[in-house]
Amino acid sequence: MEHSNRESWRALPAAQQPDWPDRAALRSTVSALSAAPPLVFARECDTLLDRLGEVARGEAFLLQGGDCAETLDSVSAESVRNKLEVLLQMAAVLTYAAAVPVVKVGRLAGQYAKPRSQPTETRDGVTLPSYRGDAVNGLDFTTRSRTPDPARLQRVYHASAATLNLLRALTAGGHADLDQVHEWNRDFVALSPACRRYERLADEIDRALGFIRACGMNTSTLRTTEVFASHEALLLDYESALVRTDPDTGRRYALSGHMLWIGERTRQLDGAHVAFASEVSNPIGVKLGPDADPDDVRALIDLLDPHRTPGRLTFISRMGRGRVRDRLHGLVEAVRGTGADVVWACDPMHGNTFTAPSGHKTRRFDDILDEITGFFEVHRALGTHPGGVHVELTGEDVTECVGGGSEVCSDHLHLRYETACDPRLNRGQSMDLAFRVAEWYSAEKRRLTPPRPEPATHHPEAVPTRADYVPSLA
Ligand SMILES: O=C[C@H](O)[C@H](O)COP(=O)(O)O
Ligand SMILES: C=C(OP(=O)(O)O)C(=O)O
Ligand SMILES: [Mn+2]
Repeated sequence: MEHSNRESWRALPAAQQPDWPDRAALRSTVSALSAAPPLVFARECDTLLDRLGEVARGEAFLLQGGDCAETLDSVSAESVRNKLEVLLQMAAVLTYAAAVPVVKVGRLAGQYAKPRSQPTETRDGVTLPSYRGDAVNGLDFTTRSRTPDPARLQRVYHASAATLNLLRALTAGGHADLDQVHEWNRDFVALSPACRRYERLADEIDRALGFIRACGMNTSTLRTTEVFASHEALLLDYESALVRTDPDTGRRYALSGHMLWIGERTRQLDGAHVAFASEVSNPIGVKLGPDADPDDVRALIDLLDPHRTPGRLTFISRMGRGRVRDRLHGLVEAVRGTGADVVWACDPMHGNTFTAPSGHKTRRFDDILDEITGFFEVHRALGTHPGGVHVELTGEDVTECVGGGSEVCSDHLHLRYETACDPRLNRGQSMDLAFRVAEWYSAEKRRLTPPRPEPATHHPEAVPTRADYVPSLA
């Protein structure tokens, strides 16, 4: 990207920024972060850009997932490992089903800031600022906890560094070994109430791995993998403090994560978030809700991907199951007309949230699946690539979304409702989702494969007789 208007975003309105009471403390935190080492490396962002270019061209599939809101207290070896494992398990199933590489991008190591529908929350007549993520304030409903505190930005930086460090160690150190990941998948299938349904696919993967080994192929490349980090670029003070110029190329990168996205509430064309993203070279995502129109997407492409770099832009559609079939079609058509090679991803979570009678924010597994199905149908009708999925999930057995193979119902929500913001798929529901998407691919393959001609069978009456080739005398 060209950055002639470096930092032009500072003059533009920025939605959803916290009201930091202590501006001097904010300035000192920002200046400390500006001097700190970056969290990721520019070349890694370029690698992800290449991978997303493959997704945009239909040669790979994107799996982006993780918490709605990471919390500082939940950064433990176990929780990071569990999240990584569920992403790897889903990716193994999806790689086999889609028969293309799966690009794995976590919503992690930086997903600490939340846009909110309401600036304040009232409980029992007491009104306090809404929780905006651990980067800003605390979830506890007290004045002290809900007051935005800039010192949290530094804690987020260190927590993200620790998460990335572990992620890199696990992915490079053998924890991503495909045979092992497949064993975890076999365990999931064995224990799943939908065991019979998923067994056939798991057996097919078994045979494929057996074939690779039998051919004596070197499976060492299957022991390590790439997992990238992404988060919503919401807090521009934090993000801009971690922008660095790459000494080799002179290009600027937001080095708080590999990929950043702009949320549905901050994608104003004349707003600071879009301008900020236009000034850095990372792969950029933009959420598109049901009100996005073709002019919006064309303008976003001109602002964020003026050079039409494949994979630079990922449009993350989050329409809701009832509207995806109707709203997405026109947007995909509009993008096609621009010549941009964007990634289309489906976020089936944010358009399907509702409040259960118990007061918990939740989502139904079947609605999530239906939105993904609608997303695939739209792309099938247009002949475009349904590039991937973007989901809120966790590796823990929480009870936040209802449905799925183990049938979490609304009466169970209180049992392990642990999210700080939106309801996540638990480990089993995430795997259910991967297997169900895989089933969609299998059905699609059957649909597209013309039936083979029946093998010739021997019918005595069909055997030509002399009369068939001796011209009739008649
Ligand atoms: O991802 C998060 C939520 O969807 C977003 O913060 C809005 O949530 P709210 O409507 O509870 O504020
Ligand atoms: C806030 C989020 O999504 P959206 O911007 O699509 O509402 C999110 O991804 O957590
Ligand atoms: Mn969310």
